[in-house]
Amino acid sequence: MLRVAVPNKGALAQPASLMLSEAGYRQRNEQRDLTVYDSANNVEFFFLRPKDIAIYVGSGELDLGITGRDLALDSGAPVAERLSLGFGGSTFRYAAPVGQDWTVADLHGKRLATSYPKLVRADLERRGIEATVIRLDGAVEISIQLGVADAIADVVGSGRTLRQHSLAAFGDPICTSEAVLIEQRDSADSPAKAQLAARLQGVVYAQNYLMLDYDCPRVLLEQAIAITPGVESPTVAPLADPEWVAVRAMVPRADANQIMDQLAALGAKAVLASDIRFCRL
Ligand SMILES: Nc1ncnc2c1ncn2[C@@H]1O[C@H](COP(=O)(O)OP(=O)(O)OP(=O)(O)O)[C@@H](O)[C@H]1O
Ligand SMILES: O=P(O)(O)OC[C@H]1O[C@H](OP(=O)(O)OP(=O)(O)O)[C@H](O)[C@@H]1O
Ligand SMILES: [Mg+2]
Repeated sequence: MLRVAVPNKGALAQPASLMLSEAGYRQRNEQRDLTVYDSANNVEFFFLRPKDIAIYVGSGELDLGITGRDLALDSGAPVAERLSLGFGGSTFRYAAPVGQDWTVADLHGKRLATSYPKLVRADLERRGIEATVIRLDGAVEISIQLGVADAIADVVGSGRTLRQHSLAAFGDPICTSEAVLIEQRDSADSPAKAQLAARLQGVVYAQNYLMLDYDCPRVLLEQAIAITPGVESPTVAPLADPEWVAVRAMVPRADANQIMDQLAALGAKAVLASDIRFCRL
């Protein structure tokens, strides 16, 4: 049986469960359930604090886990990323009160509050900066106002929390994070692990790609294929009119409108984009 850790609360919990449901796995009905056994797929899911997931996976007790890259790094646990999942995107940054215009070097000798002390200490060490790291559990943005720190290092999503507390980020991001599927570092692969990873990869592709269908004059086919090369190669099917063909290819969702403009300008007709629900590439 495969044992998989899923965040039980916070920013990653709902999208992680949704992605697993899309991939065909049973998820919990009750917020308070800590485990769910999916008998059809022989997988047991453990709903754990996002911060703890890398520790369970790193110890080898659980085979796979979904967590944030920043949390996995901060845990110091021996885990490796198997797959980027494309949600829960954030940066991890230093911040100080607006108007102080700090650089990272100014942190020397200062008090720095964070809930990610290992990640921060490693970054300071890399830069040769000595600062006092104060570990807080959350709501780190308030710590300067309350007098326990001079600056912070924290997760920035929309940036709203920093603005609300009159803080400004400075320096390059310490880490660019998103939700990732992790496994124990150097652990052996298994068909069960590979299958769950492949299913999640299918959902990620389905979210990142669209299916494009269009009619194209046969003489323009080569140019059209250059615009929509597809993943392997596009499907080209004959139409009743021998001068025309139908083309079908996957395109990155982010580029879809630009590609449709290019096809229309080339002379393609009836360019249709449709969502992909699941896929295996
Ligand atoms: N506002 C946000 N936008 C995007 N991702 C976020 C945001 N806040 C947190 N994350 C990501 O979610 C993960 C942390 O989850 P979260 O903060 O919800 O859990 P937690 O801090 O362990 O729980 P809690 O905050 O309740 O103590 C990190 O990987 C982080 O990058
Ligand atoms: O840039 P924003 O979109 O405003 O998001 C960033 C905030 O979200 C997280 O807090 P969370 O809700 O996890 O609370 P916490 O501080 O208690 O962990 C993070 O620690 C920031 O405080
Ligand atoms: Mg948090």
